[in-house]
Amino acid sequence: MPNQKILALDNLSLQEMDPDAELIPLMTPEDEEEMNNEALPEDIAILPLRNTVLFPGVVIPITAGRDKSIKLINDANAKGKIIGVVAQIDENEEDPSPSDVHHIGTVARIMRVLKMPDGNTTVILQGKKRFEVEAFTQEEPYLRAKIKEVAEERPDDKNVEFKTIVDSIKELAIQIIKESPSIPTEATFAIKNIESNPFLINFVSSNMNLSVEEKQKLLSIPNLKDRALETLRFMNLELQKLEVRNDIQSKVRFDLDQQQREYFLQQQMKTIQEELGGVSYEAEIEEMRAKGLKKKWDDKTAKHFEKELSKLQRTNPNSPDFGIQRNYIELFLELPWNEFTKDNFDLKRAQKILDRDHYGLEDVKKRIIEHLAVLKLRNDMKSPILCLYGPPGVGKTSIGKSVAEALGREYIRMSLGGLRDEAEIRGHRKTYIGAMPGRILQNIKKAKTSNPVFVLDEIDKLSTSHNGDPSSALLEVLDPEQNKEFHDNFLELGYDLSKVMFIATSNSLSTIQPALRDRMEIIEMTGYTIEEKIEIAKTHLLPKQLKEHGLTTKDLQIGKKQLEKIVVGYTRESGVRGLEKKIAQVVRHAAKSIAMDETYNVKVSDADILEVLKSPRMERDKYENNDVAGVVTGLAWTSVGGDILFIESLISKGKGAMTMTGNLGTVMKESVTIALEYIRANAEFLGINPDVLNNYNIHIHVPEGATPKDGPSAGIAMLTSMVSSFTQKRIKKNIAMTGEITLRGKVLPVGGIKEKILAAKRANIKEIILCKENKRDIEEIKPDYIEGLTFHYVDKMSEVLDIAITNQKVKNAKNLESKN
Ligand SMILES: Nc1ncnc2c1ncn2[C@@H]1O[C@H](COP(=O)(O)OP(=O)(O)OP(=O)(O)O)[C@@H](O)[C@H]1O
Repeated sequence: MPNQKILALDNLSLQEMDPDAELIPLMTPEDEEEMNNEALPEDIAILPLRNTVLFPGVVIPITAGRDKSIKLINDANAKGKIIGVVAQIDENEEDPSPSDVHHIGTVARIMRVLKMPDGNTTVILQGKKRFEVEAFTQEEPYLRAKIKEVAEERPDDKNVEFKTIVDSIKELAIQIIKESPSIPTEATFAIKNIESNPFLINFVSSNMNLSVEEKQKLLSIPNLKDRALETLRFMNLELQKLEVRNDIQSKVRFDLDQQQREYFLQQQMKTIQEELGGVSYEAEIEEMRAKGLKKKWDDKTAKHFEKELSKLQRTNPNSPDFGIQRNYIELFLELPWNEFTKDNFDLKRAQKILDRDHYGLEDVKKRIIEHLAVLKLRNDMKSPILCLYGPPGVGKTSIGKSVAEALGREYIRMSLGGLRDEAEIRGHRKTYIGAMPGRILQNIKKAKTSNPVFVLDEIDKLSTSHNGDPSSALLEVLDPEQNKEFHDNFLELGYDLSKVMFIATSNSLSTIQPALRDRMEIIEMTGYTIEEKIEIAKTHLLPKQLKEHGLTTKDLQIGKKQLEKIVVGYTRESGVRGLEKKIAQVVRHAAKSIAMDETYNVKVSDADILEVLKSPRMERDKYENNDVAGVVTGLAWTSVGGDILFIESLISKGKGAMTMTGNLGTVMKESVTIALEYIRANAEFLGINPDVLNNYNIHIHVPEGATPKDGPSAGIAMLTSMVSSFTQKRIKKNIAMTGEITLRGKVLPVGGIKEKILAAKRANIKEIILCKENKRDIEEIKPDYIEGLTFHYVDKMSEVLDIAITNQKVKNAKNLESKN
């Protein structure tokens, strides 16, 4: 490459200088011709060069340090200034002998000799012609040799191939200068200004970044065209090396730049933020980062958090995005991640807690203890989700709470009643304004642990809307296969719900989405008998209410008799929620009296109850009597538990028409039709005068008219009612019935038996007619509940009538014998 030393020459302190000598860095064709015409001396002093090769026409500075070299230069400088220059084979050789130097070299003219301040001598040499040593004639005080000129085979200047090679050399040289950071761009001008082709080749060869060996090889090639080609080859290599080097460097530089750029921008933004709002969020963000480090995240979550935190750092605090992003980060920090409470699997203790909080419910407690036992053994929570199913107020929700206490877990309850939007469960995407996580994650956040007992209340009350189906989102929550990676739209990252113990509660099974129902193990909780309610009131509800009102048993006592009065006279429910409210009313009354220093009875009397709770409400569901034809007690099941209902029928003169009233549903109406058709078909066998069927209209009514009713279970009661009307015979006293009918005269089983039986007992019913297949249900009921009840299990409709219809006519029976 063009040697910088040439360009830096002006800076050298010139101590000794040949005033005639001119600095000719570039050689014109005329100079060249003149140089070619110069004759070479036959015998010449030889200067060995350690690490360079001198080419004809080229000017180079060399430093002479060795005594021999200095002497040679001084002698030559004084005489004809012409010397021979050869390259050393081994540059480390201090005193090279003839065999230590190359035998092809260049005759040179000493242009200047400069004494440098460090004691060395710098000599500016210009190459003239190439020579070959014929024989060394002297070794001391320096080398001398007999030489002969190496003839140069030159192609014609018009030779196209040679011209092309020379052009390429020029082009490449310019390119190399551009790519190389160490060559000043001015060198381009030097190259462009070279007119002589041989000089160009020599100039480039001399300045290229080649080893001495390679340069010597170039110098030794006799044919100029061959030398040009070889030079071009070296140049190509050099250019490629440079390009690769630059490429690598630019990549490295880019990375650095990027980092620096970000740092710079952040600093700038910090300053702008401080100037605008006066608040720097840096400290807050760093605090968040420190909190994040304490979280038990897996790698994926930790990386995600860091990414999102950096995003927050880059967001302008005055933009709405900042708030959203900060909420998002805070959610990550507030949510429990792999933070578990240790389970207490002492099942005896669990049983004690369940017994302490809930009276009765033996089967349910047993089932729950079994469930906990399985959890204890498997320890992976992959047992089915429990669904407690039963009427309101029977303790479904509160049992969940006791389970949490027994296990030593946090307890959370989420009501699903009326939930219609999938986003309530899964949350909204972060991009929505006011977006929040779904309620599942919000509750987990509240629980602060990853394994709470999570009660999903009223799972049967979920509904669908155009905003998606929340049940399908719940499916994912409850499915042990999927809930390891529960997807919340706001969180955007799977959250592990698999360690959460879910307990669902439901009032009805029919409205639970079937796929959801499949994933749960249903535990039925029936209503309570009057005795049980009294016991619950005494042992749980009253003490609880006293405590809540800041009273003790010294302040207020309610005896069993009074409790029964409250249960029977003021509540009509399967559970005890209404009862609890009534007791609360009585307790409140006492609390008020104490607070106002009024006198009151510590032992609540019947009169007190009447005063506080006013008159008992009308007892609708009490069996009345059998004085009237066509009034049958049926048993119904509603979502608030079992109930009795009266089926009434009445005949009046007409043409055999039938009317139905009482807000009956389709299935119920069909039951009436089936019953009537059955009666028509079997009139004689049933002892009914066929004329009566044609000459009387029949009207069926089921009070209360405002309450919609449906279902097939009133079938046998309808039949019995109509037969009683058509025969004017009394129905057996204190009997109730439930069962579906068919046209063939068969009785089919129905559901809700336990609830219905309890309702019947409350209503003072003594005998109950049921389908044979319902016997199983009766056997499952605790004997205490059914004490004093007689069950008649039937197969056929005729059996029902045999049991239920007496031979006695009712009071004021219509005379149906005579034909009208
Ligand atoms: N067997 C029982 N022993 C003691 N207390 C009971 C019992 N059953 C219910 N309770 C009490 O009755 C009240 C109502 O119970 P809870 O709220 O659990 O009813 P629920 O069955 O979940 O009703 P819903 O279906 O309306 O949610 C609670 O205070 C509960 O403690």
